[in-house]
Amino acid sequence: MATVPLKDELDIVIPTIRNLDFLEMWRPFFEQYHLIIVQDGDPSKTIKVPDGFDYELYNRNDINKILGPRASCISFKDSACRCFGYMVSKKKYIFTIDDDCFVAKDPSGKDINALEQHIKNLLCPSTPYFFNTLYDPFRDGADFVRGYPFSLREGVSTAVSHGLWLNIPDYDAPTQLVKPLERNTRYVDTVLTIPKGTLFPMCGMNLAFDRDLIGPAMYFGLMGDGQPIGRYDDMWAGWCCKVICDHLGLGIKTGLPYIYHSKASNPFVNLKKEYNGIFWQEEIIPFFQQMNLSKESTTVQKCYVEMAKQVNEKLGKIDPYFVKLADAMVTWIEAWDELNPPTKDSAKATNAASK
Ligand SMILES: O=c1ccn([C@@H]2O[C@H](COP(=O)(O)OP(=O)(O)O[C@H]3O[C@@H](CO)[C@H](O)[C@H]3O)[C@@H](O)[C@H]2O)c(=O)[nH]1
Ligand SMILES: [Mn+2]
Repeated sequence: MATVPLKDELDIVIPTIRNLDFLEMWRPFFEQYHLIIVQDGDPSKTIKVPDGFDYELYNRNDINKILGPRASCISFKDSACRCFGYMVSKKKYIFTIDDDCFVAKDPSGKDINALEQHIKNLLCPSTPYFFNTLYDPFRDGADFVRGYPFSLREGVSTAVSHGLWLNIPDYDAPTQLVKPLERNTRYVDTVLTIPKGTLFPMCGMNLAFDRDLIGPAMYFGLMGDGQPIGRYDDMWAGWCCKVICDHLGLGIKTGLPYIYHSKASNPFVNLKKEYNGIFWQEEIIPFFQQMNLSKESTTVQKCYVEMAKQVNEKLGKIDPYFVKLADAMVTWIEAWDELNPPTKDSAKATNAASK
């Protein structure tokens, strides 16, 4: 029986408003793993899950029941709701995928096991402090090149593995509008560590991470129903995570694996959701680029709460939305800690880190 990597240490989180027939194509790769399905929208709708999958499903009623008043921090009618799945999981690793993402083929025509590649990425160190020009030095057939400091070759733990997409690329609405027929057919065979001090636009449709290392920072914000912004859920989480990973000495990788993204959402609907984000991000990005976290912030939770305070103080001036978002970030941490009380080991690790 082939070993299934991290079978009992990884959950697959899927946000959905549709039936999950897409799982049929992923069955050979996903069937051995536990799924956490976060049903968005109308909780009275029944979501059909193909037979043979081991899953738990949460709709809005479940979220309200489990979190009580703190459910206000979980978005409604936006894929941001998926972060509830990260919070209720009890596993060390998470892989999250959209329900319009299918198995892609590599240039040789072989089906890509995206989950296996994410696991490889997460179990291999990252190299954020010095760029290796031959790309991923831990890859078979590659290594650190001449001039790469030996003191840096051990690398750091990898917290996030960010995969890419063939066919429909993750473009913003304006780009989608001017290039409606553009399809990504380019398969770039590499995995890169995103250098320390550099932000990136994290897309949530093909993403894996280590919950123990960065889980509490994977909050996808206040988006969708009742909010002035949408489709910036994954971006926000990615900016928060990258600043915290840089502060705590963790790595984030992007590149392989590819999935096949099949559905282009409506660019006009997307433009309405994204409008404020496109405008505000010109101030949000410098805010994250200039952010300093104190040395007392030795855990993700402490970093995140310190970050929320700065969001309130510095971004609150842009729009009252950021005051609400800062409060929701703290609520998220409170809910996370309530559902994930520190174990003896993690408490020991935190004490060691704070010395
Ligand atoms: O209100 C909603 C809408 C969608 N979902 C689920 O979320 C994912 C993504 O939905 P969709 O594929 O329609 O969205 P895209 O425009 O392709 O991608 C955006 O979603 C984020 C990436 O995940 C990011 O903001 C954009 O890339 C599907 O599983 C839907 O079922 C939802 O839960 N609620
Ligand atoms: Mn999609």
